[in-house]
Amino acid sequence: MQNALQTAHAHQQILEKQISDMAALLEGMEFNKSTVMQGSSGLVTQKMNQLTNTSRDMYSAMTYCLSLITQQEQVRKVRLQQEIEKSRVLQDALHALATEHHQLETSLSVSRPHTLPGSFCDASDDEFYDAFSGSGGSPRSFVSLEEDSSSTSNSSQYESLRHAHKHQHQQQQQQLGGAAQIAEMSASASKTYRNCLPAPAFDKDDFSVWTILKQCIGKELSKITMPVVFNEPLSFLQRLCEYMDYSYLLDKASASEDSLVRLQYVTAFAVSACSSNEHRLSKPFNPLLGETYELDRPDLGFRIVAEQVSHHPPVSAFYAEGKQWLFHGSVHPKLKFWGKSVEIQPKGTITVELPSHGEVYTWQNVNSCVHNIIVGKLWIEQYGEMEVKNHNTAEKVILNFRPSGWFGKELHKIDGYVYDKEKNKRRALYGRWTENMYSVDVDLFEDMRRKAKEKKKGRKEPSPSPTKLFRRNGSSSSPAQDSVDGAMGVGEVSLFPVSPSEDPDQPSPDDEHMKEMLEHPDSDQLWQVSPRPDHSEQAESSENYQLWQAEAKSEHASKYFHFTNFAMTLNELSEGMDENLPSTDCRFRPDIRHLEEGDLDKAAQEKNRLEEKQRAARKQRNKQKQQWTPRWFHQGTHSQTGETGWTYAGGYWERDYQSKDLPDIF
Ligand SMILES: CC(C)CCC[C@@H](C)[C@H]1CC[C@H]2[C@@H]3CC=C4C[C@@H](O)CC[C@]4(C)[C@H]3CC[C@]12C
Repeated sequence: MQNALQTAHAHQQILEKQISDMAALLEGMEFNKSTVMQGSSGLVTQKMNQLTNTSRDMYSAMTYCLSLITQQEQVRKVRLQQEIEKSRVLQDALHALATEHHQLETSLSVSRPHTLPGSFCDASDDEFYDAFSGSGGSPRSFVSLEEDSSSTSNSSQYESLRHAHKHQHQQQQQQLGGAAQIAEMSASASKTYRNCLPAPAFDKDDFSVWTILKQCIGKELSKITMPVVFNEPLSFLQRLCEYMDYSYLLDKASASEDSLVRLQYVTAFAVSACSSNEHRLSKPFNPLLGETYELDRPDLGFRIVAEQVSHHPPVSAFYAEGKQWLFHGSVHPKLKFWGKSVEIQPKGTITVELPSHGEVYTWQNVNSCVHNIIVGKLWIEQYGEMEVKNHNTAEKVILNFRPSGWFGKELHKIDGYVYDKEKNKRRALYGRWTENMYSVDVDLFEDMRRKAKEKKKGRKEPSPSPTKLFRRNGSSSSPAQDSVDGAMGVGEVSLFPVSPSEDPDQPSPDDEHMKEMLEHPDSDQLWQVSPRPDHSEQAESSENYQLWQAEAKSEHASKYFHFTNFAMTLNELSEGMDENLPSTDCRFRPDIRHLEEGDLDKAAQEKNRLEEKQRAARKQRNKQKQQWTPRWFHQGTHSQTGETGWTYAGGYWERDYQSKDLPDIF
């Protein structure tokens, strides 16, 4: 290549020389025009010939260069292909390893006697976490211990934090100026709540999640220490309270006289609780043991209290009261790293009670998966079956959260049926967990389904469609996401088989069909989407109606961790609020506050300090053989559902913190 270029260069020099000779010759001719010498035209022709030859040489030298370049290009392509293939193989191997790891772990926890919890804790685990409430077993029975009372020194710490915060807040308000400030605040009935955070989120594109996550394959949520740049400025307790965003659905449920309508609204509530997860790809802070969170929203008609009742395994319990309903439960989020993706299992039962109807409903949240941990853009998927049960009437909803599918066609889709106690289908439910949910007449729904299926079949002939292949392989990757959300490994194999009730030959009605039905003169009335006005009788009619519609996130949400408007308000510490809150409230967590204010270094520093402090407290407890007791929840069995779990012990809102001897955790 070098040689070929040198030759080309030499030719070019000769060419230049010949051209200048030629020019000189021509000039001479011009000068001596009058005395044109015989034979000079012959000289010109000779020079011209020379020129042509040289340029021909030059051309062939360049052609040779080009062919060399093309050859190299080819070699590079092959190499790239090989590299891609290698990386694919590596990723698959990693995935296989993760699977094996998981199987090993499960077999170990099965064979391990339950009386020996904590015996399977690796060194790092022991060093960093509450290791003595091992994953598969009951906690060791240590004698109960009252927490050490260095609270005085610490209260000054909160004090300074509160002051610092107040000061900052005032500064910000001054900076914002009157008009801007009004624009930044959203009004509610009695009080205004902020609608953005003090500082926008950091760009974490420079950090590869994978560099951190590779150390975490097979580990649990509480065992993962990630740099704060991967965190969102909320504690997991606050994140759970986001369930309340559409609490009006429970008001609607309790207001209805028809148990099937009530069931549908409870289901809509369960689905609405998932909606804020879209695009939320940062990790909430692990709550410290004993951390609490409360949210009192008289304007929305509810109040909720949450407490971190166990640190390892991490369990957060919550209890909310509306005017006509109760909503409580506990969540033990389990994260599993599978190489290319993270699987999230939010274990725990969620309960809604409607005392005026004497009814109790329960369900379990579906799993989520964060894709593209190694390469490409992260995206989150929720999939699986959700069963919402009315324990009194035996009516239930089985709702399917569809995996996005090969073409992303089923992205975010949910569908299912409302069954009466004889297991007859009474209504069909349809929508997207990110957007809305409709209640539809069963026949109409099935008709649409049939049409969608026929259409799919029509398209499929003669060769089987990739959709079909995807189902057979059980892949959860969606190349359609590729164009939407960035690069995605094609041929990714999912760990999560398509849920049993999901029949690949029963596609959910597609959007085209929905539109088609809407536009059809006979059916538009049926498909009229009508947001239900408060407690109208419409629900009892056989019309199709919208049960729930998600509130659009604000345009600047992407700058603020993709928070919903509701989420923006959760960590707000407004004037006067601190006097009422217990010292364990996560609004006082300095690390979260610093992250919210955009100070990564301080956030990281404080996060470390808090974790150290928690470790030291745990060691102290172990040494003194004392056991942790949550302040506001205790283990119990629900009288109607028979579920054992964390029950609210009561008394939180009396705010008698003294008698509870609150732990010093921050
Ligand atoms: C940086 C990366 C890869 C890790 C990010 C993990 C994030 C996306 C994970 C960590 C913990 C997860 C949460 C754990 C538990 C629940 C409760 C459930 O009812 C809804 C989903 C929800 C709220 C999960 C959403 C996704 C979540 C926030």
